[in-house]
Amino acid sequence: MAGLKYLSGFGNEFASEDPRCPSALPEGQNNPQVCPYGLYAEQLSGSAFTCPRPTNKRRCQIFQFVGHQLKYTSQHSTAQHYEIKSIRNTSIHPNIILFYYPESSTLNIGLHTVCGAGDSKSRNGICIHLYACNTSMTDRCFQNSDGDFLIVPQQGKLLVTTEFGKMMVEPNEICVIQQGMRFSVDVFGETRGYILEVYGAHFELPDLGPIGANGLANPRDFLVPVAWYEDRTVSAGYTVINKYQGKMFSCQQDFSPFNVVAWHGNYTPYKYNLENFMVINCVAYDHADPSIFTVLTAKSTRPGVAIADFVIFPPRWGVADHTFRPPYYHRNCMSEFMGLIKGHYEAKEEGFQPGGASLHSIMTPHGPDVDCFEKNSTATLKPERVAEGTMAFMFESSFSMAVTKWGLDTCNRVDKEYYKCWEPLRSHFNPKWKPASK
Ligand SMILES: O=C(O)Cc1cc(O)ccc1O
Repeated sequence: MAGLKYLSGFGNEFASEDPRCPSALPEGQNNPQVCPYGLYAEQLSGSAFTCPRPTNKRRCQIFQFVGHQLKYTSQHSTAQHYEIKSIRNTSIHPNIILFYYPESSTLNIGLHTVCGAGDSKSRNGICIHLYACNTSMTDRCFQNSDGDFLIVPQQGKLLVTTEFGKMMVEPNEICVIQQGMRFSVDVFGETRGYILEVYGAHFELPDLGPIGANGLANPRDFLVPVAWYEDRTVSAGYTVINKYQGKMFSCQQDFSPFNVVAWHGNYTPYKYNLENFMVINCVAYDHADPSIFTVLTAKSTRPGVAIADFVIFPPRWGVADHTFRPPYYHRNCMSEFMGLIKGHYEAKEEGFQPGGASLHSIMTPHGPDVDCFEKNSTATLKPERVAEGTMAFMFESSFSMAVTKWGLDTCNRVDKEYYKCWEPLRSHFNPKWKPASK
């Protein structure tokens, strides 16, 4: 079309403003507390935060309003019903969902798969499960042949007996039981939590790059059980449950499998107390990407792209000057599954309860609710404690996840109105805005 202007170049760092709004790009900053012309800032992440620079395509755009077109309905009746091989009855849905745990009182051991992608057969993928139980596993153990379990207790402690020894894991701690390790769990009342399962990779500490040798989750804070055995005959039968290609199998033996007297090697279960996380964050201006809070990562074969990251939002100081400090508005090339162990998540003080979860699917816009936006756009910026008494976390995955029938319907805990928390966001666009004279 004649008269249209262009920026030329391939893959450059470009910047552009509509000539009707000069200086619409905030000077030297991505997340100002208030954007020029009353605009909203949204980050569109086109690559994983942690990709090496040559493949890291991040773009920060300024919008007149946040495009939360959230109530997607399927447009094609012929749309294929996607099925993850290891999870039956899944459906595709780009909507954000927010849901709460099932009541656990009547469940013995309840492991419910919520979402996932990929499959255990080709050794590439993830699954996210919720558990709710009130009864210990007596004369029964579990072995996951498919992948590693990262377990995040939210209520009630778990006494995890493994072939390597015992671990007590309380809320605000996590444990990892790696592929093939037999374990049994004792609980002490109502107990629930989240599980991230990864196929084909084990969890690692993230690379520290310029952070240096220390920081984030320090290796010495990971605790591995010590050898412990029981010499116990179980004539009534001890059941070993084996999850293999997403299905449960069981076999009987007449002795406890926890008969390992000594072991050595570097393939073990372990636990970690989230309180030990050495938090690094912005001390000048802007909002650092949440990858700065990565505790563990299961790497894919693409550099910097995780099958899944385990990220936490721990108590810390917020000190950034002239900055909109809460999480920015975001469309991400990764899936974001969030959970809350305790407290209140800063971007959503209401509605997101401990034990709840949200799934922000790939490229579905999300961000602070209207209260959070208004409050933090006008707040006097002093150093302040953020997330005191709170521990939210995120399973961030490069996989585009499908939600199970249980997650979408059966659990009956989905908040179908969740998208409405952004409805009151109003345009504050003021075309007459002028930069403050210096
Ligand atoms: O709150 C969220 O959904 C997660 C999140 C946190 C953050 O600090 C920046 C972006 C983002 O999506």
